[in-house]
Amino acid sequence: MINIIIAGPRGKMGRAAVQMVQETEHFHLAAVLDRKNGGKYLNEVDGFAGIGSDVPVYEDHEECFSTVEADVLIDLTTPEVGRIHTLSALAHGIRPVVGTTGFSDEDLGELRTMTKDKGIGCIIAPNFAIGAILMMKFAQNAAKYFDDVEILEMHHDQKLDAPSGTAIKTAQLISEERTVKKQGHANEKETIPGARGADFEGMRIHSVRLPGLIAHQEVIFGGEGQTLTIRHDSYDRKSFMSGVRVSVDTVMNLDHLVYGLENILD
Ligand SMILES: NC(=O)c1ccc[n+]([C@@H]2O[C@H](COP(=O)([O-])OP(=O)(O)OC[C@H]3O[C@@H](n4cnc5c(N)ncnc54)[C@H](O)[C@@H]3O)[C@@H](O)[C@H]2O)c1
Ligand SMILES: O=C(O)C1=N[C@H](C(=O)O)CCC1
Repeated sequence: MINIIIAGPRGKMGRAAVQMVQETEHFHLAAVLDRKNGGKYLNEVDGFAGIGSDVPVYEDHEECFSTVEADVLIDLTTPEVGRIHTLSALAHGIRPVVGTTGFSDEDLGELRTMTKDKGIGCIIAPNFAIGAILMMKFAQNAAKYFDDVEILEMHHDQKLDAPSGTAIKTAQLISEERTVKKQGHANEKETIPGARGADFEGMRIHSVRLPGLIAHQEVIFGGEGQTLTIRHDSYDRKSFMSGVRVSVDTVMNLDHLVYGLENILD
């Protein structure tokens, strides 16, 4: 049995994760970490009637991590909060599985160092959907044959970070195969700032935010007389849950930080 704390249980991902943990035979939801409702049980929180009558709600992460006997923290919050939760969980010997996006390179470096010092596992996954992992891997492979590429990521309009964690991870994987190149016309000029999107080593990342969307990305390669588009769509947050489940199982046997599910899937 793996004892789990979920941070951000009332969020869109947190609710799906609570359901996944409750439905997984060898997972036990030991507690949740919320911004409010401390001192209650989960079944007393709006939207959770009938589930989690034995699951305490904490507001303070230090109190939660020092009181609850937990193996794994699943964090689905915000970049600032997720970073603090992850550091604190590691300090308490609890293995983090982090879906929260928006961490800087410095944040990742700090977490990598902390994980190494503690000698326990930590997984940070910008995207838990298997289709998204394949999209990134296919894009990395295609980058061997195309020098020019732009990334178009499209998300719901409640998203805090841009570009998405997935788009950044995709660009990082592509950059392992692609030499740095400034794309477009040498003299191109933005008449409205931002028109050409974010610049990652010369490849452009465009972020769309619209109600109705969940999580979508196109990686568009261009060559002489042709384009290649690799696209993934998440239409339901259930798409992420098998990746969260695999991550919880895997993190139990790790002693270092893994950034990206492509590193743990065969
Ligand atoms: N890795 C993936 O596959 C994946 C998939 C979807 C979303 N995400 C990321 O997961 C995160 C959450 O996404 P969401 O759509 O569920 O957002 P959301 O806004 O619906 O939920 C975030 C939750 O965090 C809670 N929260 C904020 N501060 C807190 C604190 N101090 N303590 C406890 N809880 C706190 C909020 O109350 C909210 O319920 C985002 O960073 C998003 O980018 C990752
Ligand atoms: O809903 C979100 O927010 C998502 N964020 C991830 C990202 O930033 O890449 C991916 C899945 C959905």
